[in-house]
Amino acid sequence: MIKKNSINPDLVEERKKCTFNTLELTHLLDGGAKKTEERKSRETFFLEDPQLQSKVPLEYLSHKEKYEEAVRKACIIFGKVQELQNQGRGGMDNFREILGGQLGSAILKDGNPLTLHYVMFIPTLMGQGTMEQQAEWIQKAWNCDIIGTYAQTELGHGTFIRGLETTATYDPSKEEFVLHSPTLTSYKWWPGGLGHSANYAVVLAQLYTKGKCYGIHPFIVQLRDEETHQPLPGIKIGEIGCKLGMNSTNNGYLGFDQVRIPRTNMLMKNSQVLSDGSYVKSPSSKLTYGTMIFVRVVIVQDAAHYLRKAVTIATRYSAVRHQSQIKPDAPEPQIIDFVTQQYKLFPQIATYFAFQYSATWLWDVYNNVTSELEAGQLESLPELHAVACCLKAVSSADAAQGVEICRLACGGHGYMTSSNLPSTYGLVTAMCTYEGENTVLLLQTARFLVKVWQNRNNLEKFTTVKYLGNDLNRDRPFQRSVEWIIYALQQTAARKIELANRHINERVQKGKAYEDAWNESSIELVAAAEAHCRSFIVETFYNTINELKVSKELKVVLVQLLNLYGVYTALRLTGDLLRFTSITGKDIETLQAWLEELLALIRPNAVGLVDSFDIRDEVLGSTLGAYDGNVYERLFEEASKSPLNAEPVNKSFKLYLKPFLKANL
Ligand SMILES: CCCCCCCCCCCCCCCCCCCCCC(=O)SCCNC(=O)CCNC(=O)[C@H](O)C(C)(C)COP(=O)(O)OP(=O)(O)OC[C@H]1O[C@@H](n2cnc3c(N)ncnc32)[C@H](O)[C@@H]1OP(=O)(O)O
Ligand SMILES: Cc1cc2nc3c(=O)[nH]c(=O)nc-3n(C[C@H](O)[C@H](O)[C@H](O)COP(=O)(O)OP(=O)(O)OC[C@H]3O[C@@H](n4cnc5c(N)ncnc54)[C@H](O)[C@@H]3O)c2cc1C
Repeated sequence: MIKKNSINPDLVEERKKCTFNTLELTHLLDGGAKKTEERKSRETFFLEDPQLQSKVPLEYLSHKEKYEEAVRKACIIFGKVQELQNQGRGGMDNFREILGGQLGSAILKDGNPLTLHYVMFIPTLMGQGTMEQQAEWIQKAWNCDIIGTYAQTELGHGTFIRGLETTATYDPSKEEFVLHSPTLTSYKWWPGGLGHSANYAVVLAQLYTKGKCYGIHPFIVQLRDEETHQPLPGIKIGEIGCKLGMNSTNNGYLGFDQVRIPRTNMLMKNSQVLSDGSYVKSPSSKLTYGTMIFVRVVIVQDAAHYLRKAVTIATRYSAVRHQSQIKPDAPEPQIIDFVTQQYKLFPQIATYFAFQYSATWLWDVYNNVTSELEAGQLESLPELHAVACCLKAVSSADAAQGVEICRLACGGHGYMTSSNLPSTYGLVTAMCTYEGENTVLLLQTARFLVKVWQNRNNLEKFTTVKYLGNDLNRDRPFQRSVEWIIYALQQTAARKIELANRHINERVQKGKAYEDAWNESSIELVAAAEAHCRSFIVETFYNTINELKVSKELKVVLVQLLNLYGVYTALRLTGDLLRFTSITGKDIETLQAWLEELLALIRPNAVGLVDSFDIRDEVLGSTLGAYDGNVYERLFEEASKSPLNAEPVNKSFKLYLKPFLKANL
């Protein structure tokens, strides 16, 4: 039914309007023409493999069938990743794409049961294992002789990991640890792939040796027989059931009944238990939390990718869809011509760029700090932790909100699963909770900020908080510029940190314990961390654009996006700006007018911008967002796949409707 090679005429016109070379932007975002070529060849390699096609849309499968189909595909894709490695076409990009919101979410629309093996199990072996342990386990894991997961969260505790209840008690007579789940709430609950996919796990448990508890430590535990996959004795394991989204990820539960593992299965790079049971302390107890930092770092990139997918769908759809009238008797406009629609879409495009640049910055810093940690230098860890926490929180929250805005921007059709916006939302909103619930993470950033604030004469060693050394009373008169917005956001963040700190101190002076004073001030603390993060994101966007060497035409558009992101952020914080800077109501009108000008400037390039993301139709997986814009044909074609349409009369008519109709006669 879909007219092959016919492009919707509105999209043809939109593409003619574009003022810059979309290919130049594609290359820039991929990291160069060669990287674009590699990506495209990777996409062809995976997406054109007939084994990876699904006969029936995922939504029509049962829970069990969804899982089975996901395992089938996961095995094929990781087999193909290994093939790429063997051909010398390996590397991080393969994993990024296949596990994240691009290629991966095209093949496995509702999550991958083997993700945790790559994203947390192997990284934990690498980050927490000794050289000998790495030699023993990594190859096995890498070759998929074993499949692992990361089992930390329990029924009773996810956030407060010091409160985990699973115990690992050392028995020197046998040189073994005994793993045990003493309560119902100590059952592991949530780990991806744990239900029926993994046969091993890194288990986080309270370490007891010589009668003393030393806090949580990581242990490699075999869960299932390597041959039969039957759960091993003492292992109680299963899947936790249906969720808002991610229904193919096989999240599981796990309980231990006095399960024994060798002493050498404790990951001992940082702390150790010697054979006689003596405990050797880690240089920092927080090194056990290293894998979580890694995942928070990669989530920022992933949030950006999901957002750009959603905004590609909504922008193309908005160019194709006609509705209502702006002037009487005029033809129905493309809905993208409604300024309120532009206000929904274009800030999301700009937000994608903002997150992309922060994600790149964070990834580089993460790698540098990891090398320093390897060399025993721990100095930069607190700042990395603080910035990773707030970027993970803000990017996931804004991406989830942005995807929902895109869904609403598509009206009724956005509510169809075939738009792919509902399931994209399901995947992104999960990010707000996993790997550290967002409020909790913002409070971690706030903890760092308050400490820095209290010692702000000593800021040389930091990168992200230098602005806290500025005079709080400095005033920079309003200007319509991103430089002013950065100043205003930093001023806001600094004043919020100062206020939260002051209110904690006042509460302490009134006799409260510091921790209670902290809790009572925590609304302000979260707001301070968020403001700090937003100023960082705008500044990083600004610094990146200033350094880019691109054509004049492209630069103009990127600067418009930077300005839009800046002014959009500022206007969302109008109350704060009025409170903490000398901005006036008149200046806010100026910002509002600037926002509206920017929307108009970006309008002709909107479709060109999302085209530059160069997301294949299979990756968008959407009736509304395909390159050719044949929206209505696709909606019909997808409706025809509903199993209910396979027969003209459903049996429920005879069974229920007919007797019911008769009964009502
Ligand atoms: C193979 C090749 C590679 C391939 C790679 C491919 C990559 C490409 C992939 C691309 C696609 C991506 C796909 C993603 C899919 C992901 C699916 C993921 C599924 C989700 C998994 C999960 O969901 S898994 C569970 C996560 N579960 C949490 O996330 C718990 C949060 N809860 C806490 O994290 C702690 O509970 C909490 C609150 C800090 C308090 O911890 P606590 O009570 O011990 O600490 P306190 O608050 O007392 O703080 C005491 C002091 O520790 C400091 N500190 C705290 N943490 C620190 C830290 N991490 N590092 C340093 N320092 C730290 C703090 O700043 C204080 O410092 P100070 O004293 O100096 O102020
Ligand atoms: C899709 C998904 C996949 C997951 N995968 C894994 C996995 O593979 N492995 C794994 O180990 N775990 C996994 N998890 C678990 C996840 O890491 C936890 O759910 C998460 O860390 C939040 O913990 P919680 O559920 O205990 O929430 P809670 O901490 O109970 O949060 C509930 C509320 O309490 C608030 N709260 C809690 N503590 C504080 C505090 N100190 N200050 C202020 N407010 C607070 C929170 O802000 C939140 O509003 C997964 C979760 C999901 C949703």
